[in-house]
Amino acid sequence: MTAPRALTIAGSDSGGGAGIQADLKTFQELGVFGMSALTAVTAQNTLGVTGIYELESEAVTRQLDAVTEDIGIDALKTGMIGTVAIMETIAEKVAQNHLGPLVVDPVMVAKSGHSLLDEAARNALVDTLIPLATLVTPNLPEAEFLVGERLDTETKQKEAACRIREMGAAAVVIKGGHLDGETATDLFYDGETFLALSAPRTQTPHTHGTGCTFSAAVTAELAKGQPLTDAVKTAKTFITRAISHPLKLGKGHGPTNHWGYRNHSDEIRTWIIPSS
Ligand SMILES: Nc1ncnc2c1ncn2[C@@H]1O[C@H](COP(=O)(O)OP(=O)(O)O)[C@@H](O)[C@H]1O
Ligand SMILES: Cc1ncc(COP(=O)(O)O)c(N)n1
Repeated sequence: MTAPRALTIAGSDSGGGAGIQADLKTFQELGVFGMSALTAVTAQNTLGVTGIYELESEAVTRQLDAVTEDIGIDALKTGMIGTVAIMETIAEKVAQNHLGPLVVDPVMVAKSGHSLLDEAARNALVDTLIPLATLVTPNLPEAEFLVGERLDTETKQKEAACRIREMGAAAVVIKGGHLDGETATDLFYDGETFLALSAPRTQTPHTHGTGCTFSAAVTAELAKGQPLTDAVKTAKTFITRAISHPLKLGKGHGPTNHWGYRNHSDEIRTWIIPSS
């Protein structure tokens, strides 16, 4: 028996809701063998981040070499990458070993408001990882940072999706979790089709790790060989069910429920948005 293999390159969240922990739980739920390369250790819970300990880039190199040389990778994702040195190391290894498909989640700030990478690393994303990405998955504030302007209309979001593709990513999803309203709608663009992915918005504080879980679910589906649009739709269904049936753990922004996908049947809606 064999299994699709997925790798997450991200930070550890001691609280188990985001980062490497969220990614590995998602891989497991979607039937994919999960591997990890740690970039940083965070002391974190549902209330906030109390410590960040970056690894040496050499430690990341060794983890990537260990996994690549022996087990092999069918798809991979990046999450929190706190320093330019680690970002450059990952970009070099991905390019050198032709690793992919690659999902880049440009993690910048935790739900609790704590910054997870320095200013130089935020800027380096555009030169290092985004050009290698099969899919880049910014939330709205991250997309605004990448294009340098407010994205308060659908037209501006569509223009931003085009500009992020021009940075070298094959496709982009701008996630709408940070907006208000009845629905949580994400905008996908692959250079040909604008697709809206929409689900009822759950009124809950328990959204810690939603972005990590979404990008991990896309990665798992890509590892199985699913086409990108199918992978994104499954990921949206996965995160919708994980949010709408929360575990209610901790006193702050609690984690999502990774068992939600198999135990519930919430469906999402998708439609193609005209290009002009
Ligand atoms: N309250 C919510 N109800 C339903 N879906 C949500 C909610 N909050 C976020 N989502 C969805 O979760 C996914 C992650 O989005 P988001 O929270 O914006 O990412 P991030 O964790 O990177 O900030 C997206 O598909 C988004 O639409
Ligand atoms: C190690 C790590 N990686 C990523 C996130 C972002 O997740 P969120 O924005 O939901 O707090 C986080 N809080 N911690």
